[in-house]
Amino acid sequence: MTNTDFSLSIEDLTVSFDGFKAVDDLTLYIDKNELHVVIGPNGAGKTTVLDLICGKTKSTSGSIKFLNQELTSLSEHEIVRKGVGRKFQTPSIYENLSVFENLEVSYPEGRGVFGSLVFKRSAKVMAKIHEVAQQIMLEDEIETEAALLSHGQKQWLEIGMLLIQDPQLLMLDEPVAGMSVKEREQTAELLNKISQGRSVLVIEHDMEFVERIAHRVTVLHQGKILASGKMDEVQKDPKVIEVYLGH
Ligand SMILES: Nc1ncnc2c1ncn2[C@@H]1O[C@H](COP(=O)(O)OP(=O)(O)OP(=O)(O)O)[C@@H](O)[C@H]1O
Repeated sequence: MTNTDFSLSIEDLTVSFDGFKAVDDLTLYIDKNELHVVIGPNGAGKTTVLDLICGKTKSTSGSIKFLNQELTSLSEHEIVRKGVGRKFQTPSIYENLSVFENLEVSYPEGRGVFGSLVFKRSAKVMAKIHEVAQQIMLEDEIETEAALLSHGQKQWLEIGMLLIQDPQLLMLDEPVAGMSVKEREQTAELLNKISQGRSVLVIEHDMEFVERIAHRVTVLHQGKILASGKMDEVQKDPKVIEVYLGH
Protein backbone atom coordinates (compact mmCIF):
# COMPACT_ATOMS: atom_id res chain seq x y z
CA MET A 1 0.00 0.00 0.00
CA THR A 2 1.31 3.40 -0.92
CA ASN A 3 1.49 6.21 1.56
CA THR A 4 0.16 9.17 -0.38
CA ASP A 5 0.55 11.82 2.34
CA PHE A 6 4.16 12.46 1.45
CA SER A 7 5.66 14.44 -1.38
CA LEU A 8 8.08 11.61 -2.19
CA SER A 9 7.19 7.99 -1.39
CA ILE A 10 9.80 5.39 -2.13
CA GLU A 11 8.57 1.88 -1.42
CA ASP A 12 10.32 -1.50 -1.61
CA LEU A 13 12.84 -0.09 -4.08
CA THR A 14 15.51 -2.48 -5.31
CA VAL A 15 18.13 -2.31 -8.03
CA SER A 16 20.39 -5.21 -8.90
CA PHE A 17 23.55 -4.93 -10.95
CA ASP A 18 24.40 -8.48 -12.10
CA GLY A 19 22.84 -9.89 -8.96
CA PHE A 20 24.44 -7.33 -6.62
CA LYS A 21 21.76 -5.30 -4.84
CA ALA A 22 23.08 -1.72 -4.65
CA VAL A 23 19.70 -0.64 -3.23
CA ASP A 24 17.82 -3.34 -1.42
CA ASP A 25 14.13 -3.04 -0.56
CA LEU A 26 14.31 0.62 0.40
CA THR A 27 11.28 2.41 1.82
CA LEU A 28 11.62 6.13 2.48
CA TYR A 29 9.15 9.01 2.72
CA ILE A 30 9.92 12.69 2.41
CA ASP A 31 7.53 15.50 3.24
CA LYS A 32 7.04 18.85 1.65
CA ASN A 33 9.21 21.48 3.45
CA GLU A 34 11.51 18.70 4.58
CA LEU A 35 15.27 18.68 4.18
CA HIS A 36 16.26 15.04 4.31
CA VAL A 37 19.89 13.93 4.36
CA VAL A 38 21.13 10.48 3.35
CA ILE A 39 24.40 9.46 4.97
CA GLY A 40 26.38 6.23 5.05
CA PRO A 41 29.74 4.67 4.22
CA ASN A 42 31.20 4.59 0.72
CA GLY A 43 29.33 2.22 -1.55
CA ALA A 44 26.21 2.23 0.67
CA GLY A 45 23.99 3.06 -2.30
CA LYS A 46 23.37 6.78 -1.68
CA THR A 47 24.15 8.02 -5.19
CA THR A 48 22.26 5.09 -6.66
CA VAL A 49 19.12 6.21 -4.78
CA LEU A 50 19.37 9.64 -6.43
CA ASP A 51 20.07 7.97 -9.80
CA LEU A 52 16.90 5.91 -9.38
CA ILE A 53 14.75 8.91 -8.44
CA CYS A 54 15.92 11.01 -11.39
CA GLY A 55 15.59 8.09 -13.82
CA LYS A 56 19.28 7.78 -14.65
CA THR A 57 19.15 4.21 -13.37
CA LYS A 58 16.08 2.01 -13.75
CA SER A 59 14.89 0.05 -10.74
CA THR A 60 14.60 -3.71 -10.70
CA SER A 61 11.47 -3.53 -8.54
CA GLY A 62 9.58 -1.19 -6.24
CA SER A 63 7.96 2.18 -6.54
CA ILE A 64 8.96 5.85 -6.48
CA LYS A 65 5.97 8.16 -6.28
CA PHE A 66 6.42 11.90 -6.43
CA LEU A 67 3.30 13.96 -5.76
CA ASN A 68 1.39 10.75 -6.34
CA GLN A 69 2.86 10.12 -9.75
CA GLU A 70 4.89 7.01 -10.41
CA LEU A 71 8.36 7.94 -11.65
CA THR A 72 9.91 4.53 -12.29
CA SER A 73 8.37 4.25 -15.76
CA LEU A 74 9.32 7.78 -16.86
CA SER A 75 12.40 9.01 -18.74
CA GLU A 76 14.91 11.43 -17.18
CA HIS A 77 13.40 14.34 -19.13
CA GLU A 78 9.87 13.51 -18.08
CA ILE A 79 11.00 13.33 -14.45
CA VAL A 80 12.57 16.80 -14.72
CA ARG A 81 9.27 18.08 -16.11
CA LYS A 82 7.45 16.59 -13.10
CA GLY A 83 9.46 18.99 -10.94
CA VAL A 84 12.51 16.98 -9.90
CA GLY A 85 15.88 18.78 -10.07
CA ARG A 86 19.26 17.28 -9.34
CA LYS A 87 22.66 18.77 -8.79
CA PHE A 88 25.67 16.54 -9.33
CA GLN A 89 28.97 16.90 -7.48
CA THR A 90 30.80 18.61 -10.34
CA PRO A 91 29.11 21.82 -11.39
CA SER A 92 27.82 21.83 -14.95
CA ILE A 93 27.65 25.57 -15.43
CA TYR A 94 28.66 27.38 -18.62
CA GLU A 95 32.02 28.86 -17.68
CA ASN A 96 32.09 31.40 -20.52
CA LEU A 97 28.65 32.83 -19.71
CA SER A 98 27.84 35.33 -16.97
CA VAL A 99 25.85 34.45 -13.87
CA PHE A 100 22.87 36.18 -15.46
CA GLU A 101 23.20 34.23 -18.70
CA ASN A 102 23.63 30.92 -16.90
CA LEU A 103 20.37 31.55 -15.06
CA GLU A 104 18.68 32.78 -18.22
CA VAL A 105 19.50 29.66 -20.25
CA SER A 106 18.15 27.54 -17.41
CA TYR A 107 14.80 29.31 -17.31
CA PRO A 108 12.21 26.71 -18.38
CA GLU A 109 10.85 28.74 -21.27
CA GLY A 110 14.23 30.35 -21.85
CA ARG A 111 16.09 30.47 -25.07
CA GLY A 112 18.32 27.52 -24.26
CA VAL A 113 22.02 27.42 -24.87
CA PHE A 114 21.72 27.39 -28.63
CA GLY A 115 19.43 30.37 -28.61
CA SER A 116 16.04 31.05 -30.05
CA LEU A 117 15.50 34.35 -31.76
CA VAL A 118 11.96 34.60 -30.51
CA PHE A 119 12.90 34.50 -26.83
CA LYS A 120 12.27 37.83 -25.18
CA ARG A 121 13.65 38.87 -21.85
CA SER A 122 10.26 39.52 -20.38
CA ALA A 123 9.86 41.37 -17.10
CA LYS A 124 8.81 38.09 -15.56
CA VAL A 125 12.00 36.32 -16.60
CA MET A 126 14.18 39.25 -15.50
CA ALA A 127 12.47 39.37 -12.09
CA LYS A 128 12.93 35.64 -11.61
CA ILE A 129 16.63 35.76 -12.56
CA HIS A 130 17.27 38.56 -10.07
CA GLU A 131 15.24 36.82 -7.37
CA VAL A 132 17.29 33.64 -7.78
CA ALA A 133 20.61 35.53 -8.00
CA GLN A 134 19.72 37.17 -4.67
CA GLN A 135 18.82 33.83 -3.14
CA ILE A 136 22.09 32.21 -4.17
CA MET A 137 24.07 35.25 -2.92
CA LEU A 138 25.33 36.17 -6.40
CA GLU A 139 23.36 39.35 -7.07
CA ASP A 140 26.58 41.39 -6.88
CA GLU A 141 28.25 39.03 -9.36
CA ILE A 142 25.38 38.87 -11.83
CA GLU A 143 27.48 40.16 -14.74
CA THR A 144 30.58 38.15 -13.77
CA GLU A 145 31.70 35.38 -16.07
CA ALA A 146 31.09 32.06 -14.33
CA ALA A 147 34.71 30.99 -14.86
CA LEU A 148 35.81 33.74 -12.48
CA LEU A 149 33.60 32.64 -9.57
CA SER A 150 35.01 30.80 -6.55
CA HIS A 151 34.39 27.05 -6.26
CA GLY A 152 31.61 27.69 -3.74
CA GLN A 153 29.97 30.35 -5.89
CA LYS A 154 29.96 27.96 -8.84
CA GLN A 155 28.12 25.42 -6.71
CA TRP A 156 25.56 28.07 -5.74
CA LEU A 157 25.13 29.08 -9.35
CA GLU A 158 24.30 25.53 -10.25
CA ILE A 159 21.76 25.40 -7.42
CA GLY A 160 20.34 28.63 -8.87
CA MET A 161 20.08 27.04 -12.32
CA LEU A 162 17.86 24.41 -10.73
CA LEU A 163 15.90 26.87 -8.56
CA ILE A 164 14.94 28.92 -11.58
CA GLN A 165 12.97 25.89 -12.76
CA ASP A 166 11.07 25.83 -9.46
CA PRO A 167 11.61 22.15 -8.68
CA GLN A 168 9.32 20.64 -6.07
CA LEU A 169 12.03 18.13 -5.22
CA LEU A 170 15.65 19.23 -5.25
CA MET A 171 18.43 16.64 -4.88
CA LEU A 172 22.01 17.58 -4.10
CA ASP A 173 25.03 15.29 -4.02
CA GLU A 174 27.66 16.50 -1.52
CA PRO A 175 26.88 20.22 -1.95
CA VAL A 176 29.65 21.51 0.33
CA ALA A 177 32.55 19.32 -0.83
CA GLY A 178 35.60 21.55 -1.27
CA MET A 179 33.94 24.64 0.23
CA SER A 180 35.45 26.99 2.80
CA VAL A 181 34.00 27.20 6.33
CA LYS A 182 32.25 30.47 5.49
CA GLU A 183 30.81 29.04 2.28
CA ARG A 184 29.53 26.00 4.19
CA GLU A 185 27.71 28.27 6.62
CA GLN A 186 26.19 30.25 3.78
CA THR A 187 25.20 27.05 1.98
CA ALA A 188 23.48 25.78 5.15
CA GLU A 189 21.42 28.98 5.26
CA LEU A 190 20.66 28.70 1.55
CA LEU A 191 19.46 25.11 1.85
CA ASN A 192 17.37 26.01 4.87
CA LYS A 193 15.60 28.70 2.90
CA ILE A 194 15.07 26.67 -0.24
CA SER A 195 13.55 23.73 1.60
CA GLN A 196 10.55 25.95 2.34
CA GLY A 197 7.76 25.05 -0.04
CA ARG A 198 9.50 22.01 -1.51
CA SER A 199 11.37 18.84 -0.54
CA VAL A 200 15.15 18.69 -0.52
CA LEU A 201 17.17 15.48 -0.52
CA VAL A 202 20.90 15.77 0.19
CA ILE A 203 23.75 13.26 0.25
CA GLU A 204 26.51 14.41 2.54
CA HIS A 205 29.54 13.10 4.42
CA ASP A 206 30.31 16.23 6.44
CA MET A 207 28.59 15.48 9.75
CA GLU A 208 28.85 19.02 11.11
CA PHE A 209 27.04 20.23 8.04
CA VAL A 210 24.45 17.45 8.29
CA GLU A 211 23.76 18.40 11.92
CA ARG A 212 23.18 21.95 10.83
CA ILE A 213 20.79 21.32 7.95
CA ALA A 214 18.98 18.00 8.38
CA HIS A 215 15.38 17.80 9.46
CA ARG A 216 15.64 14.03 9.23
CA VAL A 217 18.46 11.68 8.37
CA THR A 218 18.55 8.24 6.80
CA VAL A 219 21.61 6.06 7.21
CA LEU A 220 22.22 3.63 4.38
CA HIS A 221 24.45 0.60 4.64
CA GLN A 222 24.84 -2.03 1.94
CA GLY A 223 21.77 -0.73 0.14
CA LYS A 224 19.52 -0.99 3.20
CA ILE A 225 18.32 1.47 5.82
CA LEU A 226 20.31 1.12 9.00
CA ALA A 227 18.53 3.93 10.84
CA SER A 228 16.27 6.86 10.10
CA GLY A 229 15.04 9.78 12.17
CA LYS A 230 16.26 12.97 13.78
CA MET A 231 20.02 13.50 13.68
CA ASP A 232 20.48 13.37 17.48
CA GLU A 233 18.66 10.01 17.67
CA VAL A 234 20.52 8.56 14.70
CA GLN A 235 23.90 9.69 16.09
CA LYS A 236 23.28 7.70 19.29
CA ASP A 237 22.29 4.54 17.47
CA PRO A 238 24.93 1.87 18.22
CA LYS A 239 24.53 0.29 14.77
CA VAL A 240 25.24 3.66 13.12
CA ILE A 241 28.26 4.29 15.33
CA GLU A 242 29.60 0.84 14.51
CA VAL A 243 29.35 1.01 10.73
CA TYR A 244 29.73 4.71 10.04
CA LEU A 245 30.19 7.40 12.67
CA GLY A 246 32.77 5.51 14.69
CA HIS A 247 35.23 5.48 11.78
N1 LIG B 1 25.74 1.08 -12.83
C1 LIG B 1 26.30 0.29 -11.93
N2 LIG B 1 26.73 -0.94 -12.24
C2 LIG B 1 27.28 -1.76 -11.33
N3 LIG B 1 27.46 -1.43 -10.03
C3 LIG B 1 27.06 -0.20 -9.65
C4 LIG B 1 26.46 0.72 -10.57
N4 LIG B 1 26.15 1.86 -9.88
C5 LIG B 1 26.56 1.65 -8.62
N5 LIG B 1 27.08 0.42 -8.47
C6 LIG B 1 27.60 -0.15 -7.23
O1 LIG B 1 26.63 0.03 -6.23
C7 LIG B 1 27.22 0.30 -4.97
C8 LIG B 1 26.66 1.58 -4.41
O2 LIG B 1 27.24 2.68 -5.08
P1 LIG B 1 26.86 4.19 -4.79
O3 LIG B 1 27.68 5.03 -5.69
O4 LIG B 1 25.39 4.37 -4.84
O5 LIG B 1 27.34 4.36 -3.29
P2 LIG B 1 27.46 5.67 -2.42
O6 LIG B 1 26.81 5.37 -1.11
O7 LIG B 1 26.95 6.83 -3.17
O8 LIG B 1 29.04 5.78 -2.21
P3 LIG B 1 30.01 7.07 -2.11
O9 LIG B 1 29.80 7.63 -0.75
O10 LIG B 1 31.35 6.45 -2.28
O11 LIG B 1 29.63 7.99 -3.22
C9 LIG B 1 28.72 0.33 -5.19
O12 LIG B 1 29.25 -0.93 -4.83
C10 LIG B 1 28.84 0.55 -6.69
O13 LIG B 1 30.02 0.00 -7.21
